[in-house]
Amino acid sequence: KGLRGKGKGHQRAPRIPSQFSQEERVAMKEALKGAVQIPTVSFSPEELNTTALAQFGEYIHKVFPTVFKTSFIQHEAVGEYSHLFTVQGSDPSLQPYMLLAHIDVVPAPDEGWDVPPFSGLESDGFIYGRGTLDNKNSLMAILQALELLLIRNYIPRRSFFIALGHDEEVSGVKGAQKISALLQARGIQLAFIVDEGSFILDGFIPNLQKPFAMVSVSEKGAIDLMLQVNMTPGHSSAPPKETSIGILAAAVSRLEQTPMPNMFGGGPFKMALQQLANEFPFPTNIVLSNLWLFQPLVSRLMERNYITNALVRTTTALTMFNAGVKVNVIPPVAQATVNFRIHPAQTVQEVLKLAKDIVADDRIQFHVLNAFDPLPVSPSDDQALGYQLLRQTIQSVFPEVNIVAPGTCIGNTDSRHYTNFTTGIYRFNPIYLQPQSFSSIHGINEKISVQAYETQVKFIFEFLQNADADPRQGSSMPSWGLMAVGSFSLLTMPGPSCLPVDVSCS
Ligand SMILES: CCCCCCCC/C=C\CCCCCCCC(=O)N[C@@H](CCCCN)C(=O)O
Ligand SMILES: [Zn+2]
Ligand SMILES: [Zn+2]
Repeated sequence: KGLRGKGKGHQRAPRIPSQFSQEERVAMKEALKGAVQIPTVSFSPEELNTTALAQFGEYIHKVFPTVFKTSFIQHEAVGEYSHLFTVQGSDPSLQPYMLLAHIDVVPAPDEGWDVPPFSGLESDGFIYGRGTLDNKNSLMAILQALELLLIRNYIPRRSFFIALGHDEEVSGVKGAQKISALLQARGIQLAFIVDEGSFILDGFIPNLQKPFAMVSVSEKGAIDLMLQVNMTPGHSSAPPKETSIGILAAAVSRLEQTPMPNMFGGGPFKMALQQLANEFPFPTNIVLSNLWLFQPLVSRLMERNYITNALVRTTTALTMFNAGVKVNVIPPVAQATVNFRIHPAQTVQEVLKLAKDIVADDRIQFHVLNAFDPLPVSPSDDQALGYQLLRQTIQSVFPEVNIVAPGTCIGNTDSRHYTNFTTGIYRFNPIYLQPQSFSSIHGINEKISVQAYETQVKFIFEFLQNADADPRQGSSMPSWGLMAVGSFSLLTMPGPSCLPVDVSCS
């Protein structure tokens, strides 16, 4: 391992077929089960299961030994429990890219689950457990695909990074943000980033019979807004006309009952619907092909379903309410937290102003706990390398999927910590998702079929090789060679003395 074949950087390596032996297929599903069994739960930014996170680090060493011992792969633990892999490609003229996934999961109490959420049990062809869709599937599939390629003597041409955060579910401050700072210090620039965040969507839009792949090219912003009312406490036998609880409850109810404006047309979703138009039966196909005329109608229709509603506006979710100290005490203080998810066409400041105008009560104090604007829209045109590589790989691995369309991620991902490195950030999981499985993410009975997981490994196995395709050597891909002007050797970057040349750092 590790012979870099000096001077052979521009030779085209034969394509490695994505065929796995029975033994490999069993090993890959068992590896995922083992990952699910480690309860890497993030409860809050301060409360992570560090024992499980440490165990997870040891686990990936054990199940992916080739990744860790390959000379041209550098492994670094960052922020103690996150992991950064630097895979040095043989062609320094190609700009590197980065794959993201996260180790942590949201809590999963046993109640409501058919099997214990950290059992990783297989039943009826599905592996059950917290993290099987969000996001241990991606993490394990990335490392698994790389492991299988390395075993087949794969030497990548284009360098890439794999960044595995350990606190994505609670902020990414200790994981992704630290990896980002490290890459920044090394002067890294990336061709594109691929993270979790969207799927091959099946059954989300009424009348659309066929699934389509949505690659999210943007991500909603967010505000955690705490509203507070202070009142003089007193005896409940002689209450004032209004209490802090009553004032606050009325305020948050106004927020809930007054949706933010419908912004359909101001984000990537409109483009997706236009691309999908011909997949709908008459007359929807005509309506969607003529949004210049029917936009008001379509935007109203989208509001009817809570998932498509989230794509057309900033959403308002009342998530916490705290007040009262005793049954017979007028409460001195009441607090409520509202979680806004900001549409790509709005900003934090605009949403805050709207919220204050809706509440319209000077007795309410507003405290912004956390806020960030929506992420910029990444390119999805013919020249967008990351998008086109995803599209090409989707078409080869899922030939039955006719449409690949750009969309908006309604949740937040670690990718927002990496906006300095590239304009091309894409969120996509190569998995079919139905509304029911969408509800299982952060919900109950999260599961992935063994076949879907194998396909995810296959997808990344193909994707890694597609990223190496050389457009200057007769590929049908667009002129991405233009992006490769200059040299992108990671070997010359400042950093630990053990950067990947001949020995592994791990
Ligand atoms: C056009 C058809 C309808 C589209 C339907 C969209 C279907 C939704 C598909 C995927 C959404 C899944 C989102 C997965 C990523 C979310 C990850 C996550 O939970 N992130 C947390 C981060 C919290 C950070 C601390 N504040 C979150 O967003 O809450
Ligand atoms: Zn996730
Ligand atoms: Zn999540």
